[in-house]
Amino acid sequence: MTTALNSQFGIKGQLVFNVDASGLIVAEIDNALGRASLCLQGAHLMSWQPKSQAVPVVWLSRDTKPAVGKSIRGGAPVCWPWFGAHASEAGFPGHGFARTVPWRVIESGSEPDGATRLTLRLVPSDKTRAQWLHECNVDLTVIVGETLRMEMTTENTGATNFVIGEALHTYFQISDIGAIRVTGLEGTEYWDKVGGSNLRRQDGAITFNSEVDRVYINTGSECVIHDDKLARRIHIAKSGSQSTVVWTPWVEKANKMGDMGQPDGWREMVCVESVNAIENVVTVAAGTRHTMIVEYRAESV
Ligand SMILES: O=P(O)(O)OC[C@H]1O[C@@H](O)[C@H](O)[C@@H](O)[C@@H]1O
Repeated sequence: MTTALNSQFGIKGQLVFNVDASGLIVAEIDNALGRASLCLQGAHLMSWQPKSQAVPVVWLSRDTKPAVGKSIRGGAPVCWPWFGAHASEAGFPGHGFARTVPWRVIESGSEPDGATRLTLRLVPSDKTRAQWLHECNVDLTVIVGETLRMEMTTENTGATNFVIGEALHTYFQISDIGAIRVTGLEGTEYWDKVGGSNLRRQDGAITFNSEVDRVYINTGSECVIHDDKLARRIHIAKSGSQSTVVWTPWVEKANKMGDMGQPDGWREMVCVESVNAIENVVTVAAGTRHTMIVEYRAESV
């Protein structure tokens, strides 16, 4: 199953494709700068740890059970072509279908600094066409090194414009949700999804002592997760993304979800998602492309 993939796209000493216990294909990247794994289903980055860090930067739930057609809990789910609930079709999956369908490898290579590059393309099927009629290519390039860079491009190959919502819904590994703070969104507006949907303004850094589920709008600048207990800061830089979602389920919701890692895995993660949603959805005109880029960097302090 992986022989052809490995001979065409494998890179000796850097990139190998394996089949996991659930039958899904996972790209394992390990180079002089960092380590990562990426499931071909959903183009789902599952882990990333730069060699300079003793603790992973991307969080993966210890209770997630990868399965065909099911989203993985943790890592960096790709939400596309809508974010959250579909605007009109209640039966369509939350956060779109991209994270649960097959993607195929179209390119791999080494960067001059020793980082490893891998590009996947979403595979259209009857299932995707039933939810999305537009002709397009959706590509995700992941560059794994001392930093992690992800580039998601939507190319409209059809004759009519379309509108997308999207996210790189990354879960970051932290010491404890009660001990961190997130900066970079001070003074911006957000739709607060907890207790109704209200527009509020962020006052100072974000700290956490209950469920937080917010869509910060018109926010393109860098965010930083300050984690004094792990003595590190995680920098989240981006382009082509105008919304930022900050999410922690907190105890009650985490227990209901059932896949957050018992007993308290939810305390060791926070999502700072690079998004285009609500008023920041993107029109991709016929014959054009739109790219969202994120770059993560861990700084020891
Ligand atoms: O359980 P899912 O579909 O992966 O979503 C997880 C969370 O994703 C966040 O982006 C949403 O803002 C939350 O409302 C949601 O609960």
